[in-house]
Amino acid sequence: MITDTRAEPREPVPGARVLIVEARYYDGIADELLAGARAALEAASASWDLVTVDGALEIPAMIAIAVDAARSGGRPYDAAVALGCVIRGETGHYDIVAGESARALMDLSVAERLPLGNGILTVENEAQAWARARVSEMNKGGGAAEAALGVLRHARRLREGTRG
Ligand SMILES: Nc1c(NC[C@H](O)[C@H](O)[C@H](O)CO)[nH]c(=O)[nH]c1=O
Ligand SMILES: CC(=O)[C@@H](O)COP(=O)(O)O
Repeated sequence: MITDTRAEPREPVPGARVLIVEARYYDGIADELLAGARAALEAASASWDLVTVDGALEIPAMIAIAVDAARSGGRPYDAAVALGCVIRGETGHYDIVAGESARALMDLSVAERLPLGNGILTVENEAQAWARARVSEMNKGGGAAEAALGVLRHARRLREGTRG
């Protein structure tokens, strides 16, 4: 059996509740990433909540805390999207921020069985960031949202015991 979640039609994901956690370290980049993610989620009829944190390193814990609180409150999130931008500076801090945020998101997604799109840019300079953030160009924000929705669509089918 072969399933490609990308190949599934971009059908709506009715009733999906998605958590967006963004790091506004670079405001302009964050605006573009968020615009892309919102457009993708709204095109799929998914509702979303937004939490803003200082930097990429805060995103994984914020997702974990918010997902747990929503589950305890009886309104669980179906998926999450992480948005941010990490630009290399003069020191090795880039490797920590980029690597640790990515690793924590991967661990969280697997441990929680949570469809999670990673839209944290890790780039060498602002020009690379803008090229990847702009909705009109690579639109990594929208891509991260669509990746999470693709996994969610398939997860729903598996849970419902049906193969789409
Ligand atoms: N340099 C960047 C950071 N650094 C801040 C960290 O993410 C974190 O907020 C701080 O270490 C306090 O825990 N964050 C980014 O998102 N992007 C960067 O380029
Ligand atoms: C990714 C970072 O932490 C980086 O922007 C910090 O810059 P620097 O390495 O020059 O302190």
